[in-house]
Amino acid sequence: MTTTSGSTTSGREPFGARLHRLVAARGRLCVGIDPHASLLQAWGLDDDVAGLERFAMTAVEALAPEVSVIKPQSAFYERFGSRGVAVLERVVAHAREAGALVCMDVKRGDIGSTTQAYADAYLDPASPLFSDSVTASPFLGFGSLSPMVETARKHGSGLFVLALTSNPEGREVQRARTEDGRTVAATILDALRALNVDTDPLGSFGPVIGATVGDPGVDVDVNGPILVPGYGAQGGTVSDMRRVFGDAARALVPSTSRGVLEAGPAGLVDAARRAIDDVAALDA
Ligand SMILES: O=C(O)c1cc(=O)[nH]c(=O)n1[C@@H]1O[C@H](COP(=O)(O)O)[C@@H](O)[C@H]1O
Repeated sequence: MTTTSGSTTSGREPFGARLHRLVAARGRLCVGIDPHASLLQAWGLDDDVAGLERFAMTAVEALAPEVSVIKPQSAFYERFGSRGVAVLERVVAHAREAGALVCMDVKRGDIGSTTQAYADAYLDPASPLFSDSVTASPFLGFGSLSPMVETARKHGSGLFVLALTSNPEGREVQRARTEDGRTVAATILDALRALNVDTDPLGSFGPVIGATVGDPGVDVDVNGPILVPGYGAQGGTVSDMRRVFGDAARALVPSTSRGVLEAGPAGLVDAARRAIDDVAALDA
């Protein structure tokens, strides 16, 4: 159990508390390490495992000492099979050694018994892919994520649950009304708020809400961190985030992948520092 005093059954400090402290020291930026084939090409690398490894390790070595959260998107590694996943393991380990928190972007969710296996894969310290947090999909029902919630509570990890995603196609599902009249997104936010109740300074269970979603139409403050993709390459700006999130801006973790990676290997650190300064305006 996570308690207000900040302990978990494993003794590890809860994710929300660790994130809160790191954001105070490093700023609130998350950078995604997403080795797109087009980026490998732009960096002068081959679209093979050697290129992937060079790209991912260069990025994590440059960025993990700078930013609060590193978010590798698993699919870009999985497309190279087991050797790609081995690179992902090294990215995760290196990022954590350099003091960043890792959000493994896998958007997983399944029936409860399988969700437990996903929790074991990403949220249990015994796993080679152990990450500080993971992205989860609640569209098999929020309750189907319970094994992830319980495993995260046990090991001091966090969850970012899809609520209002940055892609336009998300609306048809996420803004649909449930039987009790709430939108699907509102039910997800309410469930997250309940998980973070009485947690101080910040809970470990947060939504994913894109910078590009416009008026969210619901209270987005769940007393937990809000992962905000869509900043940067998808067009989302700090002004958009102010409009979408209002007073909840203090909880944001804006995330960009291509917006930093497109700077190329020599420009990564400067690009990340510019983005850190840019999103610091959310605290003003
Ligand atoms: O969960 C995510 O990270 C995510 C949710 C969402 O709503 N939209 C979204 O773009 N993402 C991820 O965030 C990253 C965005 O990358 P860029 O558009 O290059 O900044 C990708 O890894 C996406 O898979």
